[in-house]
Amino acid sequence: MKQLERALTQLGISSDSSRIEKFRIYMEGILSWNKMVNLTSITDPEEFIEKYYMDSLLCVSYDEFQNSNSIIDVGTGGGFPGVPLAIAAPEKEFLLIDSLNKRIKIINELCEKAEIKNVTAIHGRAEELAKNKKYRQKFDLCVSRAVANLSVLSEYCLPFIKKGGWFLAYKGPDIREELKESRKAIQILGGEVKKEEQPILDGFRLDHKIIFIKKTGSTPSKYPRKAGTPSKEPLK
Ligand SMILES: C[S@@+](CC[C@H](N)C(=O)[O-])C[C@H]1O[C@@H](n2cnc3c(N)ncnc32)[C@H](O)[C@@H]1O
Repeated sequence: MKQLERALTQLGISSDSSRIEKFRIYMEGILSWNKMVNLTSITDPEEFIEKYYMDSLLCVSYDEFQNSNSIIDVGTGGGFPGVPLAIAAPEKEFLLIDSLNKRIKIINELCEKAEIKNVTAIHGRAEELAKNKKYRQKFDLCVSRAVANLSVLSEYCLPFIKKGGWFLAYKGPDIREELKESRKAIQILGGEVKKEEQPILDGFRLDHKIIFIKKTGSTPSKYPRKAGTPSKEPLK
């Protein structure tokens, strides 16, 4: 956990013992569940901290994150990037969604065990939850990592975000082609790509870029299309 403490310091997050304990309990829980349910191919704690915790935390020092109170993580899997972000920012509220209920149950169980009180995890497909008034255009910020290509992902994520809010997409290092192919979709859905950042943390090999997309307009009510359609027929 020393490695985690050093990285938190670099990110300007205090590494008090109760915060470190939450990170530890959650990681041990995921690694233990992983023996029964496939959540990650990583079994080494050091590698886990780098690939799951540090990578998830890459956006914490940006104003777009700092200035947001309500945050949704779409396709959270085992809780990434949502859970590490929630441990880092206990004053913000996080909703984590995933289409696999087993993963949601594990997140809720582990958040209770680690006393992570600002996370609610719910089961559902983004295409369906984004039609629900309770969630549609209600969030200051949406984050998503390793879920779909940017065009499909924008249809999943942009409908959840309030006008003036942000979508931070965690993407691999070479995003040029994907960005080009998704420009039209992002525009149709009420978004605008503002910048790409590749945050660096000393001592870690992190290769994710973050694409910052601002929600500048409203998402037309016909989006997202019905479950399965965005991935079968991505907007072009
Ligand atoms: C490769 S995993 C990535 C999980 C996590 N974000 C991470 O970075 O470790 C993709 C996750 O997205 C979820 N997912 C895929 N399509 C979805 C959809 N339309 N709505 C909600 N969740 C979805 C899957 O169930 C899976 O858990």
